[in-house]
Amino acid sequence: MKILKFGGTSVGSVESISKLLQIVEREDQSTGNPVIVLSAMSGVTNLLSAMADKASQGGTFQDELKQLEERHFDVIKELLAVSRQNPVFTQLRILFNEIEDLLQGVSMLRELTPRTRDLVLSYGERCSTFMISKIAGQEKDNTIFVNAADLVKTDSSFGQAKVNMELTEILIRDYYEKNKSKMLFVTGFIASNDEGRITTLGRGGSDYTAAIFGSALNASEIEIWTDVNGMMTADPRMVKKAFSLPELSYTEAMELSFFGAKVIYPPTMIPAFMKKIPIVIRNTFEPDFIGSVIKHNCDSSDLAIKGISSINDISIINIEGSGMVGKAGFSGRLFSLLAREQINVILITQSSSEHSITFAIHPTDAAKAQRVIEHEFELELLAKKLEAPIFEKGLAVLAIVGENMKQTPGISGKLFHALGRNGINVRAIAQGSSEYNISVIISHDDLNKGLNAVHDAFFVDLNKTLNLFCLGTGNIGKTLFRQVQEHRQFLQEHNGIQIRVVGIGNTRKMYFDPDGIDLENWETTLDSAGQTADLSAFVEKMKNLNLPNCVFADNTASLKPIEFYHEIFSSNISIVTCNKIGNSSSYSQYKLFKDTARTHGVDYFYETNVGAGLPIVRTLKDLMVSGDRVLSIEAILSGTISYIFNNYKGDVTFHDIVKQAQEKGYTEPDPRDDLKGTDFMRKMLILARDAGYPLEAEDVHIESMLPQSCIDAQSVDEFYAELKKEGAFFENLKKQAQAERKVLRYIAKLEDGKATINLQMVDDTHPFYALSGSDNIISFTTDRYKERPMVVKGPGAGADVTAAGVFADIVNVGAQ
Ligand SMILES: NC(=O)C1=CN([C@@H]2O[C@H](COP(=O)(O)OP(=O)(O)OC[C@H]3O[C@@H](n4cnc5c(N)ncnc54)[C@H](O)[C@@H]3O)[C@@H](O)[C@H]2O)C=CC1
Ligand SMILES: N[C@@H](CC=O)C(=O)O
Repeated sequence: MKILKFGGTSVGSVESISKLLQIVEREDQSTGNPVIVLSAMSGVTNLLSAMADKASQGGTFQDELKQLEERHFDVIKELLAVSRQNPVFTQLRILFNEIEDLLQGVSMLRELTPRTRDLVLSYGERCSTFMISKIAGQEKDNTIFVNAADLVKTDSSFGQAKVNMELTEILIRDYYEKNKSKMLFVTGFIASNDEGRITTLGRGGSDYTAAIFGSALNASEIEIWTDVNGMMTADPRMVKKAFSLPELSYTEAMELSFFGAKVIYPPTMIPAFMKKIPIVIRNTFEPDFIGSVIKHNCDSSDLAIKGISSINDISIINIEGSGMVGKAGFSGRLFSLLAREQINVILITQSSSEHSITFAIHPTDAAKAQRVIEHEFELELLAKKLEAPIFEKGLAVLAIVGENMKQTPGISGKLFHALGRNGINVRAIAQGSSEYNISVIISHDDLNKGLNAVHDAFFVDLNKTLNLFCLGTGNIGKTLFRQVQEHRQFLQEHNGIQIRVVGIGNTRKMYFDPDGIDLENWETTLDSAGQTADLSAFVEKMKNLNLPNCVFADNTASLKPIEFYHEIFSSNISIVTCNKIGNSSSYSQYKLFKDTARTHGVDYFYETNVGAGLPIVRTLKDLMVSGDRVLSIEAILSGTISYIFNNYKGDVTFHDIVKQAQEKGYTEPDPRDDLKGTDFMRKMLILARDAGYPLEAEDVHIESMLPQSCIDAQSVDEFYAELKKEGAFFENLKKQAQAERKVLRYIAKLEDGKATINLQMVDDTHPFYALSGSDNIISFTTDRYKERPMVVKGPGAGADVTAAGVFADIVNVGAQ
């Protein structure tokens, strides 16, 4: 036999009661005659409590009472045959009249004792259960309404009465024996003391009633029907990827419930736990979903943790001082004091030096706690044996829970890595030696981010979400969006990474959506819904959203975003950039970026700064970290110039070939940056710095191949006009090379800490002779690659290869 308990939402409306009746019927057909325990209709207990409070202050409550009556009557009118309605209306009216009389009394006396409050609240369950038993009774003739107050016996601690299990179990068993053929509809939450006065079982009381009946009747299972799909890995309102756990142990369920998961109230599990009766959490609104089984042994799960729970508003108190060291009984005194004052302590942590104790309490208790502690330890405070207690508010507890954590190394490392990488400061830590739970105290503002980051870190079968903010929607930016969109599914399936573009900006507009911008329509969205661009507001928004696993991608060619890099790293956001300006300005700035990223545990990836998508920066990094030493670098690193010289043949003019390079997306926004050698210089500077040479821009000797008139042009259009005029200059260069059976190459060399870039004519014996398209080539001579240098060669410019390089850098952030 099973106990089926339905919570407030499951009895809260015509629709949910209809579902409840179907569930009961299905159970009756399959395993036979369940015992049904019901809560009050959703919101009714709170409303009754508020009405009682109002009455005790002389306020009116009649409107609310009327509402309450109508809510019940509406259900009856909908679900009960007309011929059966009158007796039920009559009985309910009697109950509502009793409530009214009671509240009148409270109002007259201006007094609301805990005993009276319990009596008032009891009507919620009595009305709902009576009504539903009658509705169910029209289909079957064996339903019976049971007022649990007649069977569940407690002490007189009104509001949270303590059950006399022995007597209660005898009474329940006796009653059940006498009514075995009946289907029992039992009021949850309410009980009575030995004088027969109504008491209540406190928060989660109806679950408790179900467990008490389950235990007394040795039920095969206790089903808790609610409005969620069982116990979830985290609060689904905060963690969208939270999922239901198929099974968990009593301990895990208790730990998860204690820290926030309101699905079941921990003490209610004790009777079930004692008799090893499984508790199944199921969803009335999705009755076919299997839900979560809470049971004794659940060894089958290989999840390292079962869930992450949280309490989102707590205060902590830190007490420290030499007076505590080696002083037996100090904590006893402190915590007995708090217990006496009814201050609930959520979590305690003490340093092994015994010099300090930190504990967490509800913020509403903070002022009282301060007062009583200062009073109790007045002498120690005066003698400076204790420092004045320090109170902090605006904090939250985040706890990971799971029995598999036990003796599994690396769990706390993973937790702290996920928090640290996202810049979440841990204020205090607590772990019991049982190893079922590791709790950390963090800022309340970081809770959402922390929950999502930790959830991503532990539930690796789910895709890790990277929240991407993209600046620049030109050639590279828009190609990146297309690639991300095209490869979204592949990335999820093969790399377990979900890239969510949450912010897009350019020089005109910016737009944010923390749920992810639809990349099919990003352009329309940005144009129609975007705000006017403002870079500092962009960065501020990025920080304020406080999302986990954030990446900022700079796909501009502008100096302005660089000014924010330091602030972005300091906000624990990784940066991926194809913009070379940041790394090629002063050496001190280059170093600052690297150091800041390292200090904050975030990534700074800029593979596309050199050779677009070619693996040059990463290759050099691997050489350096493995202890190699770069002796020299020889390279062609301008895709634009490479393309020009590889295609400047026949009748085509130099002007036209530059235009072609621009149309193909090889040039910088201003092609002079390529032709003057500035872009190439930036790349060499970055490589030299990565190779350990702290060069500045002026240390790179560049031989420009542009006539001065082109350099001096006021705009890109004017530059092209000048380039046309200078056609003969380039034609001569070409002819001279052809005459010598050579090709033109713009080559850089880094040697002995000096870098030069110049135009050369090379014959077919030179390794850089045979290039095509926008090829880049780089040859590293190092301690290990001395006889034959290491060479990387391939297309070194273009939107596709560059965006792919940016894409790979972003995915690499996700791989951490
Ligand atoms: N084209 C290529 O083959 C390669 C390009 N790169 C780099 O990629 C970057 C982007 O190049 P393209 O996409 O071709 O440039 P683009 O001119 O087509 O696009 C630049 C984008 O940045 C935006 N932008 C510029 N300044 C901004 C600011 N202050 N705030 C917000 N947005 C701003 C513009 O509105 C535009 O959307 C450049 O730094 C370039 O050096 C790197 C490797 C290869
Ligand atoms: N304009 C650049 C593009 C890559 O950085 C080039 O031509 O190499």
